[in-house]
This record gives sequence, C-alpha cells and structure tokens, in this order.
Amino acid sequence: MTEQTPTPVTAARFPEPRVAPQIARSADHHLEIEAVTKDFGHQQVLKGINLSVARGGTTAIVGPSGSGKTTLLRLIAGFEAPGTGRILLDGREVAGRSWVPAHRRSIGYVAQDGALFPHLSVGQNIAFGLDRDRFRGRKAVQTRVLELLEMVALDGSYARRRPHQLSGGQQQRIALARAMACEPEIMLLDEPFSALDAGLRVATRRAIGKVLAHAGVTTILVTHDQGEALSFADQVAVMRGGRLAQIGNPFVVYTRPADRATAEFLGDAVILDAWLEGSLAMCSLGAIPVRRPPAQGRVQLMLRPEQIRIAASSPIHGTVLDWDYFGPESSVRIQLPERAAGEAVDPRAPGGGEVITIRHWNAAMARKGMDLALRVIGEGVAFPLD
Ligand SMILES: Nc1ncnc2c1ncn2[C@@H]1O[C@H](COP(=O)(O)OP(=O)(O)OP(=O)(O)O)[C@@H](O)[C@H]1O
Repeated sequence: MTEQTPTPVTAARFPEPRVAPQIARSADHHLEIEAVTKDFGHQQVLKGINLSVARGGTTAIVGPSGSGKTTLLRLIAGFEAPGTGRILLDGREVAGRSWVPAHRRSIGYVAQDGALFPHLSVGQNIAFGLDRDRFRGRKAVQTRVLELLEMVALDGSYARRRPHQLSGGQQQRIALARAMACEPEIMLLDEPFSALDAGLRVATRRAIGKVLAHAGVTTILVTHDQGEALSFADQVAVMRGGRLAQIGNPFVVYTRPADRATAEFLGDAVILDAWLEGSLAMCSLGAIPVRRPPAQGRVQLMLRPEQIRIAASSPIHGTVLDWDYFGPESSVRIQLPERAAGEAVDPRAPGGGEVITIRHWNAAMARKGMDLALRVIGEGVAFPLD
C-alpha cells in the first residue's frame, strides 16, 4: 500500500532541538573535563577532551574501537593521570595540578565482563564493596547485601550462588550491585552489555538504567553501539581519533550530525551531491530544505533512510535494484534516474544515477525493477565539500 498524497515539507513540522547541538553545558556540573590529553609512548590517545556532565545525568561516550573511550573513562576513575588538562568533580580538581586517588573519588566502575571474583559467592562479591565501618557484623552486612540484590531485581537466594551459576545478564546486575555497594556518586559503565545477546542486552540495559536513575547516580556509559548510546543517554559524546567530534542530546546528534563521519557512524545515511541556494538543496531527490546551511553552492547532503518515503505520486522516481527483508521492515536499494544522454551538466542540478537505500515496512512494495515514486520528509543536513 502506498502512502497518501505528498504533503509539502515545511521546517515547522519538525521539533526544535532540546539542547544546543554544540557542547551541551549544564548549569549543575558534576564532572568537568577540561582540555585533557593522554599519550601512551609516542601515541597520542586523547587530543584535548572537553566534556561537562550534569549531576544525575546519563552520558554515553560512543566511538569506534581504539578511539580512546576506555582511556577517558580510566582517567575519570583515577586509574590513570592525564598528560595535560584537568578533571573536576563538583568543581574540585581531582586530576591536573592536584591529584585525588581513585578510592577517594566516589566513583563506581563496571567493566565489560563484570569482573566478579569467581571464588566468592554472589553475596561475598557484593559485600566486598561495603564500607566495613558502617556495616559492622554479619547481620548488618547480610541485610545490606539483600537490599542491594533487591535493587537489581534479584531475590535473596542468589546471595549463595557462585558467579558461574548466573546468566550473563545476572552477572552484570551483580557487578552493578557490587559497584553500588560503595554508594558512588558517579557510575562508569565500560561496555557492560556487549557480551550479552540482543534480547538480554536490552533488558539488562533497561534494568541497570532504572536502578541508576532511581538512585540519582550520574552515569557515564562507554559503548561502540550507536543504538545503545542513543537509547540509554540524555547526552551523547561521539569520539573519533582521540577527540570528541560532537556532543549533544541523542536526537540532535542523530538528526544533525556535525560531519559525514559522525553521520555514518551513528546510523545509515544517504549522501548525495547537492547544490545549496539559501536553505534549499537541489539534488536527485528534488529540492530539500536544510537547517542552518553551512555553505552555499556545492555541498554533500545527508538524509536518514527513514526520511525517504514511497509516495502515491511524485515527480521523483527510482527503480528497485534489490532488497533485504528484516521482518518488521525491508531495506530497499533504489537506483535514481541517470541524466538524459546529452543533457548539459548544470552545477545547480547535480547528481543523477545514485543508488540509495531506504526502509519500508511492506516487503511487497519492493520488487526488482519496480518503479517507485519517492518523497523526502523533513530536512537534510548539508556538509561543505572538503
Ligand atoms: N596502557 C596502555 N598502554 C599503551 N597503549 C594503550 C594503553 N591503553 C590504551 N592504549 C592504546 O590507546 C588507544 C585507545 O584505546 P582505548 O582502549 O581507550 O580505546 P577504545 O575506544 O576504548 O577502544 P575499544 O572500543 O576497542 O575498547 C589504543 O590504540 C590502545 O592500544
């Protein structure tokens, strides 16, 4: 079934960003990272990181493997010292000219594999993090362990089990309970869900997110999973080659990526040659509105696949090349029309013949060779040519 008659695209149909797309600074800074660098030998791993994290907020640091995410987390925890720059907690310098050791920073850390002690029971693992001055005696420790188990939605019978008798998701919840036993103000999560299979991953992520939000703990999650970063955090920091390429709320970084590499890292992107005049970009998919045009003339235009819809009628057409069926939706590859032979090359009407990928819920819409009318909804993002 096709969609109804195309509606004219207006910028007003799209919501305003919730925060500025630049560095999202909060009034209540819990953690501030200022111009932090880190070298290992001759390798410059962090090249000047600036990041503010609001009290009680959830920040995801996302980026490709080797971009420096774990190194940044280790600097925040106090496991390493920065080369230059400084780190402040509640406005107090903990790294820079001053140094506060890891155990005095009130920071919890959950690693990728949970790193539970295999020779200890679950209860002993959790009790390991307790302040023994406050929880003296077996009874007090036991009561607190049960409270922490309850917090991560596991009943008291788990206290007697060994880590190997738990599922991956349960182990990660115990690792969180152990980290929460120290009553940290900040929780650092270093890819804690990456070893879990897809369904368990989502459930564990939700469970852990809920516990931390309920306790009001400022949380920083490191992940290389874009979807995880976008769904978990209220602030996403995209790291590339030791720098933060963009910081903003999930909606902003996904819909208005700062550059092409960020756009492609955060999800599928359709990139077309375009000619920008005012705030309209002319390309093979017609004239597309662009928010905050960065340049005029030749640009690259980025659209998300879900912005390109199949229409009942439209002056823009394409031919189905092939498709991948994923159940709830299909990914459809479409060839846009070539320029007519002998047609003069007009720089103001660039493109022609590109292959784009869109998504559609109805697999019957996509048959090889089928001619589809297409329309674009929303705004594109223009990147100046290098
Ligand atoms: N202790 C160390 N000594 C030497 N080099 C290191 C050390 N720790 C990290 N590195 C190097 O720093 C770079 C960044 O590593 P880091 O673990 O921070 O990246 P990452 O973004 O977390 O990667 P991944 O997603 O694969 O975990 C890598 O090239 C790594 O080899």
